Amino acid sequence: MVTSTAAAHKTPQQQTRVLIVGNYCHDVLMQKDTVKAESLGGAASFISNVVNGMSVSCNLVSKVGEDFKYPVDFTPIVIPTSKTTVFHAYFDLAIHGNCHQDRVLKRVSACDPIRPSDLPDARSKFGMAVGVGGEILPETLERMIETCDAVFVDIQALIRVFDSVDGTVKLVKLEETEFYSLLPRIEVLKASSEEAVFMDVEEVRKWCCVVVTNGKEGCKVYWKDGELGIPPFLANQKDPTGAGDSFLGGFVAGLVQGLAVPDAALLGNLFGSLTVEQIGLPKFDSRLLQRVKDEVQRRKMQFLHCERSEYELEFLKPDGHEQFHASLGAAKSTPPFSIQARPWTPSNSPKETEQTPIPHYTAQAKLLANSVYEEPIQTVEGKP
Ligand SMILES: Nc1ncnc2c1ncn2[C@@H]1O[C@H](COP(=O)(O)OP(=O)(O)O)[C@@H](O)[C@H]1O
Ligand SMILES: O=P([O-])([O-])O[C@@H]1[C@@H](O)[C@H](O)[C@@H](O)[C@H](O)[C@@H]1O
Repeated sequence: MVTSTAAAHKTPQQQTRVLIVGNYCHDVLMQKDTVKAESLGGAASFISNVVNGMSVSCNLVSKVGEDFKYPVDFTPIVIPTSKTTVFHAYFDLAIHGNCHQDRVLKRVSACDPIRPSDLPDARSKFGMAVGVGGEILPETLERMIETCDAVFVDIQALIRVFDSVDGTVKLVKLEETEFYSLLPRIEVLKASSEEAVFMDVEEVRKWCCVVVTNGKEGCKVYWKDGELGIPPFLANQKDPTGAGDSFLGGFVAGLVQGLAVPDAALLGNLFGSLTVEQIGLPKFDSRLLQRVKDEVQRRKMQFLHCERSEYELEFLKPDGHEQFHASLGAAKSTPPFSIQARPWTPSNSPKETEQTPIPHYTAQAKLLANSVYEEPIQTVEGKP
């Protein structure tokens, strides 16, 4: 756990605020063996997109091959002898209620692992171990623990294994991995509800905070002495890819700026909900981001009087949490940011809408269809 002494080596000004570690990848979204969209992927890309969007300084360590084809904010390490990690996501499986098995992932190529020597020597305040294709090694996580004041881990970096024939992603029990003994030294472990069944939450929460995300239901935070459900935001889901990553980006961006855990988790839910509304890596409207930043500032001002160490997580729900949820929800749904709230009028009839680019779409995703799901786009989904 982070204590004020753990941060003793450098002043906050000398530290990188957030160090993101995980490979960029190429994502190919498939349906019925047809390519529906291609996009920049990898948890690192979704997380840096959110953290940058929230104007939090960060650094990123990632490896790619010479075939890497997207422009990115942080130059990756190019490995001439290796190919960029590629995932094919198959959306042929139906969504089964809360089971949340909405895709089958195949890793069709894998770039080199990230080794301790690839990490910067300088200390960071928050380290994020967010591999997708098995690139985080136990010794890499250990090095992050040594050089970061607090380490946040996505369980997908720890429990994924890959079929030796076709690369299908399978999950193994956390306790069977070499990472298990490191859990008491990390701050937060994030898992989706699908992944959470591969750990004993009751055991792990004794060592670190556990956050379980649950799609349109929002998320739940577990710590040693308590647990709390955090409500979601309405979303018109088109592609679930990256929701968990963006959640983690928003959560950490909130914590870095001094929010209590429940409020930071709301920020995570907000960015998760914004991400599912777009295909591939989302592009956030700058006016929406400004409103969200303003709400975060306002929230911080309410707690200026609280005596709290910069390095302690505050788990209890602060007064005004529901109001903060409402304010973020209002920021999200205020036109022109919302694409779900647009009423049908003759001027945006389906035919014309098809020809009108929706402003959120990213230049880094090549779209071959309107939605990953071949369902009509619904106006209200994910109602809490
Ligand atoms: N359909 C949705 N409606 C609203 N919010 C969503 C939706 N899907 C995901 N989210 C938000 O994104 C977060 C992460 O999504 P989830 O699907 O649980 O993760 P993963 O992408 O890892 O499977 C959720 O906790 C929620 O806040
Ligand atoms: O959807 P999500 O679980 O948050 O995260 C996704 C990973 O599971 C996937 O391996 C990767 O290819 C995507 O780009 C994205 O990072």
